[in-house]
Amino acid sequence: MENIPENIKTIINSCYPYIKEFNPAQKAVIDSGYLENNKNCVIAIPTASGKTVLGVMVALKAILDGGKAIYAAPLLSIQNEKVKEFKKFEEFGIKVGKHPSSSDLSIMVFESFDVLTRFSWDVLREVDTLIIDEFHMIGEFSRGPTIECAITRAKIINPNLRIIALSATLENMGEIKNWLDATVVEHDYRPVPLNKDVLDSEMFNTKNKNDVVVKVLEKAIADDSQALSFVSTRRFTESLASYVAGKLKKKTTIEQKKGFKEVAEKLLAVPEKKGSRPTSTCLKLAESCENGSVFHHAGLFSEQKEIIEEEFRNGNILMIAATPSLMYGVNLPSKYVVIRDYTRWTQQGPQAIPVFDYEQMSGRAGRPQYDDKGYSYLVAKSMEESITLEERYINGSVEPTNSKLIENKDAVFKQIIAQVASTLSQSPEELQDFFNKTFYGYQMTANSSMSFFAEESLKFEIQNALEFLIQNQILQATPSGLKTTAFGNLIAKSNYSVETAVKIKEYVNNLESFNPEELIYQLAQTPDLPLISFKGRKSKDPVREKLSNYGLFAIDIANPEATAVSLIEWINERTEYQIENAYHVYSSSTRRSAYEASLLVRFTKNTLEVLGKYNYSKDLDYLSARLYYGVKEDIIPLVIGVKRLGRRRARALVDVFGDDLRPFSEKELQKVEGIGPKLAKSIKNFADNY
Ligand SMILES: Nc1ncnc2c1ncn2[C@@H]1O[C@H](COP(=O)(O)OP(=O)(O)OP(=O)(O)O)[C@@H](O)[C@H]1O
Repeated sequence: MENIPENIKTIINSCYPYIKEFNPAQKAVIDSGYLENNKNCVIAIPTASGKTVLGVMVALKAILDGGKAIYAAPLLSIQNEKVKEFKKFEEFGIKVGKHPSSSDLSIMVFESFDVLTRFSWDVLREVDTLIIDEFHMIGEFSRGPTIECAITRAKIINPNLRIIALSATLENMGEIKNWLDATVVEHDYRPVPLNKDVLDSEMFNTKNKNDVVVKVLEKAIADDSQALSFVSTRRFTESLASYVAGKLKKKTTIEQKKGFKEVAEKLLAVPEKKGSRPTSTCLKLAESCENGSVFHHAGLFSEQKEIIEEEFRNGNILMIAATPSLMYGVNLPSKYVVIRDYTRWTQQGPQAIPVFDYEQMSGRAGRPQYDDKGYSYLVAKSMEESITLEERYINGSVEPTNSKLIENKDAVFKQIIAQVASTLSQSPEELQDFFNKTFYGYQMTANSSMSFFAEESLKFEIQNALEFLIQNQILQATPSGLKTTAFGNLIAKSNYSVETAVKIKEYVNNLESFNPEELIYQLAQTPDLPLISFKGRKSKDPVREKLSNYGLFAIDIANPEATAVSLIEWINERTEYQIENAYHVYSSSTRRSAYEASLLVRFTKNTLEVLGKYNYSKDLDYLSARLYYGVKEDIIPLVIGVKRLGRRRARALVDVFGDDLRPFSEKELQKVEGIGPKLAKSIKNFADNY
């Protein structure tokens, strides 16, 4: 660590005691002088090579020099992991948080950083260094345009802002380098060597790829390690986990089984704590967990996912079968990765995953701190397929990373609104100027033969977008230039898509009477409500029937309909267990979806208000609270007024004592299950003052 300034070295030694020396890739970055100069820099080194600490050192440099730094990450899960990791710096007087107005080092998701560039210029101008984690996400359809435009705006507002991009190696690094006006340090050293291979099922004498996964897992176990397996759908994670569990049954010791059972019990305790019996998904999870194999997907409770990650780290789970969502950022000790499916479901059917994603999944194998070697296996059905896969994934190179800004219409709308609302662009020409500065603009205009065409097509896109935004009363053309309307401002300040906002506006504009179920169904059809998905291929009739009970008729019954019905049941105090049983959905997502729906209802209320209508404000407040707490209207005051009471106990209280709790003593209130002296006191206090 000789090339590191003393004050930074002290903090690194204390907070990362296991880092004895930097590896060759890290040394190459340090030797490039990135801690001494002030240039933008792209650090492109392999998975698991320790990019975070390189980002940390440059942040510490800025902070120890009296400045501020932002560490931007694409996902909430990564943000939470980094907050935990960076909190250790507080011992050295560095304030760590999620917003630069109150922290020296703030960890922000891309969307929050984007909001900062739109409305908090003074705060942004105080920031010296911006570190962007997983920078390669710039080529992703939904998050890419957000970070690309946020960087562009940040550079305009704070030209002195230093940008450090932490990235996987990209095919078109030259373009990134020029766009960011950065130096690039690339290195191919991976501290834990990674062995990549394709396994042909026929060689194992089987047609079932799951058997090959079992073989890899057996190898992992013999090696005193574990395995992470990637498949394409939630359903496949479940079937693989239970297939593997069946095979493991006779191969694990009584001692191991005891450990697995403890984890299974923890997983089952999650729904119980929320007042629901375990859903069949939970039971399935616990059942395979009892043999050391679990599944991990978006249909689990988030606490269950955390338990799985932690117990896997502790060696108490032998295999996780996951969807590709686990490929980014998480640090799991899986010496072995087995990619069973190289396809992913899209609206156009199954599509082969990009080489880039294959690299990210493989990169989960063999992590420093845990392993000295990593193995990644891709499973092929036949000899022929294995040759194709080897050619494409093992020997092939990653695809170029291209801006998705113009392909993503909603991103174009949002960015135009953001530019106009923040007064940075007030004419089509100024908008064109902004878009020219984005990565999209760079990619289009850097190619001189394309340059004229690029200018014209951009002009056309902006013109079309402006027409749409003016027509929908989001922007208005005034003598002093483009301005946002009150509705446009509301959109600019939210993170909702324009499609969602316009849908809500159209709905409320035509509203003749308030119908909560109908509104929920409308919201379920916007792109901003996380959907509750159907499980498997069971009958969808119960969803259709329930909707029609409320006068809501749908031709196709799909996830938006499943979501609407689940949320309607949720506000009628049904548990996840009941919802799953009735409608065959992944009901563990209900709370998350209900929370987002409650925020969307608030947005609906704000939309009505900017349109000058206040007649449904109270109804919308009630509906928002019902979604938030999962309750019928009558117990809203109780669940809001008594902290930590929760809907189950609130309902039990009303069932036993009626609506008016004033006549009852604390002792009497304690007769309801789960109500102790402390809670009884709060209830009494609330009832007497209500
Ligand atoms: N020089 C080092 N010696 C030992 N451990 C290190 C060293 N540098 C980093 N580490 C540790 O290695 C692990 C992986 O680092 P990190 O998460 O930064 O990887 P990464 O490069 O971001 O990988 P990925 O892109 O795959 O997520 C972390 O636990 C980190 O603290």
